[in-house]
Amino acid sequence: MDLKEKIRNIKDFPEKGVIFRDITTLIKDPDAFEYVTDALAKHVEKEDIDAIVVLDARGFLFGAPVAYLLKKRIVPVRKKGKLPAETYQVEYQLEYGTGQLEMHKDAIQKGMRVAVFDDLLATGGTAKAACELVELAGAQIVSLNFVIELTELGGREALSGYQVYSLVQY
Ligand SMILES: O=P(O)(O)OC[C@H]1O[C@H](OP(=O)(O)OP(=O)(O)O)[C@H](O)[C@@H]1O
Ligand SMILES: Nc1ncnc2[nH]cnc12
Repeated sequence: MDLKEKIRNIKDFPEKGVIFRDITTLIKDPDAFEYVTDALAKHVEKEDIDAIVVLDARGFLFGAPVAYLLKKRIVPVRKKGKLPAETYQVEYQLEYGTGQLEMHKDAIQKGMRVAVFDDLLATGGTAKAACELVELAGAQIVSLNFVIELTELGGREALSGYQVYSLVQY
């Protein structure tokens, strides 16, 4: 399937100079959503993972159905102030802005093998912060999985040492 046909491109959103890769047009097409979910699940099913970490907010859309298909523990990494129990916290940078990500301290245990899911890899700041959170819990990152990779923004290089997988590249 040509996923680029399903992803909408919006110029100058949320600020001038950014081409926003909009996955809402992909997920409203059930065949495209099934294709993407199955392709991501196929990639991680052979990895012997214990948990699937999903990144706030668009990562939830893709990681959750994979966790369901593979019957794995699902762990949300959320933006600051959203998780109610004790959390690990990490500062991070975005293509447009900065922030803080959190994960519940009891979400994953030492020694677990983790696959991370998000919709899109840009600079890698978000994924790197998620890796730090998982590692603070003493768990191991097995793979980082994305629907979209913006290759010119250097995310893959920023995440060197980790296995990075994406379905479509711009
Ligand atoms: O590789 P990076 O430069 O870190 O950028 C990628 C991140 O940016 C977007 O999330 P955003 O923070 O816009 O949040 P959203 O999913 O809540 O829309 C996207 O969903 C990734 O999580
Ligand atoms: N260009 C982009 N399109 C959609 N989401 C993004 N997150 C960071 N950069 C993005």
